[in-house]
Amino acid sequence: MTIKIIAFEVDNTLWSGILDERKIGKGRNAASNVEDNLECDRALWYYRANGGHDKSRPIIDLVTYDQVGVGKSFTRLDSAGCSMTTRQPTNCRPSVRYKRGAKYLTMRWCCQSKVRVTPADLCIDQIFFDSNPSSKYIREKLGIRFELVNKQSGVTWDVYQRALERDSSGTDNSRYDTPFCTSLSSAELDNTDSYTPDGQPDLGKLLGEGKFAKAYDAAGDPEAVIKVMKSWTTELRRRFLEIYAIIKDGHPFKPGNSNNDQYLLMIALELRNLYMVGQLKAPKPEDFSGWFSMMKVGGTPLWKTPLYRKHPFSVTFQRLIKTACHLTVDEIEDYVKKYGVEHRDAHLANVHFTMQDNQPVKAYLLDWGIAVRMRYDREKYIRGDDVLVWQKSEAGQKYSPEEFRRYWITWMVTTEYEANIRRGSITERDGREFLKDLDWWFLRSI
Ligand SMILES: Nc1ncnc2c1ncn2[C@@H]1O[C@H](COP(=O)(O)OP(=O)(O)OP(=O)(O)O)[C@@H](O)[C@H]1O
Repeated sequence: MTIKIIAFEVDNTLWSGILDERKIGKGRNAASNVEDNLECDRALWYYRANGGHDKSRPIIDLVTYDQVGVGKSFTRLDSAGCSMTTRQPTNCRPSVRYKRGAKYLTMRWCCQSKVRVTPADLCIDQIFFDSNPSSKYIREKLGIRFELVNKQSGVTWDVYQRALERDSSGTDNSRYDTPFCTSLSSAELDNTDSYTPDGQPDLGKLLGEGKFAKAYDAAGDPEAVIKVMKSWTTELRRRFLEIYAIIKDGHPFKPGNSNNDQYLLMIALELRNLYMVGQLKAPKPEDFSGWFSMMKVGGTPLWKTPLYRKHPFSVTFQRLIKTACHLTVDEIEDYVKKYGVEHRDAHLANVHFTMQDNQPVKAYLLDWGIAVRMRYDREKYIRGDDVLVWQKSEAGQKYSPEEFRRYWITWMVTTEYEANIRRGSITERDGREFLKDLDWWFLRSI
């Protein structure tokens, strides 16, 4: 969709501060009547900008079709069509043609007055720049894309270009790249504290980072964690949406050797899985633009608890790990039964625990990037045919509950002891010898 109208609030957005009708009449060029200085779009003639070739020109001169509302109206610049008239100074009402008998939306637009417009009369393909967060609801009411501008910096060339570039691919990107105004529920939209002026989520403390993403606390929401992909670009979106649509519908997607497809499938799986288990907060996967927020999982990582520091062959360490593994399998099973998703990366760094008397009593699974569809038919756990990236998918495998538990306990204990071998806490030989017989680990009782 090509953007046809670019609309700006002026106060604190195009210029700093608020145009004060009672003061603008002062100064060398002021007319004796204050009102004369304010006629229509005069302020925009006084306000000059570099119009190319180092020539300063009135900013309004740079606009092809302008529609300027003063004081109690709104300002629209750079209009390339719609029902706008050219160079016709207006106040609020004539600025949008409206029909008798149509249902009107009444809204406060930029300034104090109520302006009545109909969605039909406004072209949907518009961007509106404003530093006032409360204007964000125009997105909901009119489908107009809203770009919240930082009051301190105003609309810089960068902010302007970035907003327009997001739409230059010819697709309806306007729905996707502005998480602030497009992807969130009304309640989230109201919580403007969580988002920075340019529409990105407001990040809190860095929790950790992997090869592809960084995880942060959400500054405005103690119950959310935000993951920001390190190498996301807008150009990837079209392909991402294709891949997401496939796996969302329950079909496997095979990424082959394409690095891009592998990367996108990894993201798509994480979003789909989080969505399935009800932990995705924003955006809707279809609106993904390089970040997402998810529910913050409670509990403590096991490595932060005192007993974890014991030697890997000590009884206290093994009891701790065994309890943790069984609690984790409980969770994996629970998610399969409730949501039809099997977490397939449940090593102990991806699980938090509630602790009691130094022992874990409840597990919480993190990191749903490696997880596949699975169902339980009351006899067997049956793995779906999702394709995993960089890992065997083992599609169609069936397990009785006992086999399933053994499968996971074996995987977890092996992963944990291999990590201890890598860390040098135990020797390779001792570790391998130890992993030959895991019978004690399968029995839940200590
Ligand atoms: N939903 C969550 N709730 C609480 N903490 C989380 C959540 N997601 C991630 N974290 C924390 O952020 C850290 C980094 O998470 P993330 O999943 O991005 O990285 P990773 O697992 O280290 O790397 P990779 O993405 O390569 O698996 C985790 O170790 C965990 O402590």
